Amino acid sequence: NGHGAAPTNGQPAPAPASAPAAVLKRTPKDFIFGKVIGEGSFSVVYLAKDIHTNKEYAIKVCDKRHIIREKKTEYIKREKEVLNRLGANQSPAAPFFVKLFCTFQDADRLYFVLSYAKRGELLPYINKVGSFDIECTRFYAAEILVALGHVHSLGVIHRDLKPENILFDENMHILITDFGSAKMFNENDQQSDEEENSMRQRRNSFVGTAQYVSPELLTDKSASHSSDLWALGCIIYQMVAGLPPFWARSEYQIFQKILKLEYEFPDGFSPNARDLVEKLLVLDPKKRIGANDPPGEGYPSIRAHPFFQGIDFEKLHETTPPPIYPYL
Ligand SMILES: C[C@@H](Nc1nc2c(c3cc(-c4cn[nH]c4)ccc13)C(=O)N=C/C2=C\CC1CC1)C(C)(C)C
Repeated sequence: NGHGAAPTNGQPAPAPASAPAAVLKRTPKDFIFGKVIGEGSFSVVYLAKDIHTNKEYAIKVCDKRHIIREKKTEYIKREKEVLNRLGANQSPAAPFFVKLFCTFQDADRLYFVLSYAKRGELLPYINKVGSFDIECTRFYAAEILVALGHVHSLGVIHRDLKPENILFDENMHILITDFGSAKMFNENDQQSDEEENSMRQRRNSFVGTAQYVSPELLTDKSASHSSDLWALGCIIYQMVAGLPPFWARSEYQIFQKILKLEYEFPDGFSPNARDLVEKLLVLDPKKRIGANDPPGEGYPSIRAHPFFQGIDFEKLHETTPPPIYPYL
């Protein structure tokens, strides 16, 4: 009736045509939950299907009591804030991240509805083919570099980049994920001390794989964007050689090798790739290639390296990725 008078049938008045359709908060009942696709430190990530659209999503489910008991509320809020920042502006790098579509909760749990990386992790592809040819290595190193440039321009460091959290979408473009260990700069709210300490303990008793951790993170100096450049160096090495540069039977021995920069290149390692890896795997974070590039420009000095000759960094997402040899 448009004049605000309450309609007689007790139903709420229909919104006037001009009002945007109200976005209804979802509930778990809107999804069919499938297999577990991953376990974070305080969460389980499920494959799920939206019953209205039949679209597949990854849904990260966190138990509220567990988070509160472990004093991880700030940690969960930070990851959500990072995911929101990444999904916000439509920069050419924005597609290279898992998107956060919506969140909702019920009495016991928090739910994060995220992109589903249909083709899974980078790691199994490297293991299956043994090592990538130089064209594949160049293409995926370039996508990771563009993604890192975007993350760092938002004042965020990933801090735990590794082939397990570099995923592929259905077109084999990368989707970087797991910003649980990320650090945000211009964080005005200082997280509580026990929170910071528990993060520090967690970080120090490094969980997960140690192979990609930067030397400065081990000597517990403050990590910087350059720590992600160190991880990029390790990942490029691994795509070419098939194994990470620093490997030993125990985490402690891996840490020792990292701190002594004890690694070598197998025969046949492409010279251009070797030169770039040597310029990234530098103990002093300030001396790594790209470390002093002005923020927000996507690391021009790394883009200019001969290894990336022929790559058009602005068009990567429109480019068809080179085939990774099918699993024979
Ligand atoms: C590293 C991460 N692993 C994963 N996180 C996500 C996946 C994902 C998918 C596969 C996969 C797909 N097909 N086959 C395997 C394997 C691992 C995945 C996904 O599709 N969408 C969002 C994700 C994460 C969202 C982010 C807020 C946590 C951990 C272990 C932390 C869950």
